[in-house]
Amino acid sequence: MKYISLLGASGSIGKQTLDVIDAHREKFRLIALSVGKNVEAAKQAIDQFQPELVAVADWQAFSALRAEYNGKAKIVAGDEGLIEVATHPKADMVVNAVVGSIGLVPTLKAIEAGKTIAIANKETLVTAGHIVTEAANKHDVALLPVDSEHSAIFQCLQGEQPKTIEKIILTASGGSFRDRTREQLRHVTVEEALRHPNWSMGAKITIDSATMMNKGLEVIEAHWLFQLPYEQIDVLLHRESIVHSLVQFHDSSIIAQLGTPDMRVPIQYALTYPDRLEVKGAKKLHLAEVGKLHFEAVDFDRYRCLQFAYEAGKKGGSLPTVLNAANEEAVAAFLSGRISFLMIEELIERALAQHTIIHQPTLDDIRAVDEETRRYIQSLLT
Ligand SMILES: NC(=O)C1=CN([C@@H]2O[C@H](COP(=O)(O)OP(=O)(O)OC[C@H]3O[C@@H](n4cnc5c(N)ncnc54)[C@H](OP(=O)(O)O)[C@@H]3O)[C@@H](O)[C@H]2O)C=CC1
Ligand SMILES: CC(=O)[C@@H](O)[C@H](O)COP(=O)(O)O
Ligand SMILES: [Mn+2]
Repeated sequence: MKYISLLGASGSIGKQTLDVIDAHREKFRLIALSVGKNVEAAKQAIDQFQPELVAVADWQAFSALRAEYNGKAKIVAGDEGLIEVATHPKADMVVNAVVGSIGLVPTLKAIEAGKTIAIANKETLVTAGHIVTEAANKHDVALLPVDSEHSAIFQCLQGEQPKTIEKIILTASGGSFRDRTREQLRHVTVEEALRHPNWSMGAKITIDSATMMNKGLEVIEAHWLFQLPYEQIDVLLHRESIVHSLVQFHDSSIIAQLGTPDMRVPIQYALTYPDRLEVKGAKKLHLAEVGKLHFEAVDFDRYRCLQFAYEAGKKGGSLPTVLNAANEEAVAAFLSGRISFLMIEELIERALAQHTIIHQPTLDDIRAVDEETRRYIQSLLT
């Protein structure tokens, strides 16, 4: 039996992780979970899985849950609560499915406690990839990818020697506005941006897909997970999201992982690795029915956020922290109707330009840069 702590149980990845756990109760036991402020989701998960520990980040939501559910589980609050879930003594594995760099410290604490990490929370790797991977090496802890592209690459690399990799190729759907010109992006709405063509996901990542920052974050995530230089990481437009990513080897062979878009597949692979189990209800891919798959080179002028991410990744140091924090603030401002879609990339560009890079930043440096960048973006909004 594998004991699991789940950070972000009320989100898109969190709920699908609960589905995976529920479908294989003989293999998994949910021992602890966290939510941000979604009390209803917490109550449902407590009733369904009887976890020992539940963390609620928001204090008002914490009080509401405790008033009703005290005694059914130990209920804790705030950032400390998130860490308590990440380090639950009985947990073998921590699934990190929170959104944003809030996931960084709990991930580090879980690594220090020797937990295997299944990581969906890409912002943690973008903002402090060197610290997270160094800690994982030091504590001999596996970082198992959940993000679909990274899971695909991880699957393609099973049994392969890292030195034989020519490059990895991340596929990108192009997001909600892939068929619009830059001119047409001027007046797009939040509602339109939230309509991803292939995936149903949380709001932040759906906007990131539309700006292509999602792929930029994924390039940096891949750099850390697979320890490859940026020159060996490519992005390829693929509108169907069926080829989840590819690896090209020195002998010119390419290995790809394919499947219908269903996040339960990579989530479950991280939970069962190196085994594979049936994903109950998953739609099987029939290529004869699909008929054609499309691939196209990325236009970096059209998708400027992807360019910013490559530049920030290559320059390194504290610049990816700036990229991530500026993006989180800008996307939140867009989602709340404060700025237009194209302002997202403008704000990020300004934040990157004004920053003096700190090389090999410590955790304290990262915290400080993250906070400064958020303040800087807010100052541009007032
Ligand atoms: N959705 C997807 O298909 C994919 C997502 N990812 C990555 O996985 C991560 C999660 O994405 P997704 O599930 O879509 O996001 P959602 O927005 O659906 O869920 C986010 C989760 O994080 C919690 N949360 C938000 N803010 C805080 C906070 N301050 N403190 C503690 N918890 C908080 C939310 O709680 P609450 O709702 O209760 O407030 C919720 O449980 C992201 O990093 C994303 O990039 C990667 C690949 C695919
Ligand atoms: C499901 C998943 O992993 C997302 O990150 C998805 O890849 C988003 O798709 P695009 O960023 O390619 O639009
Ligand atoms: Mn992805």
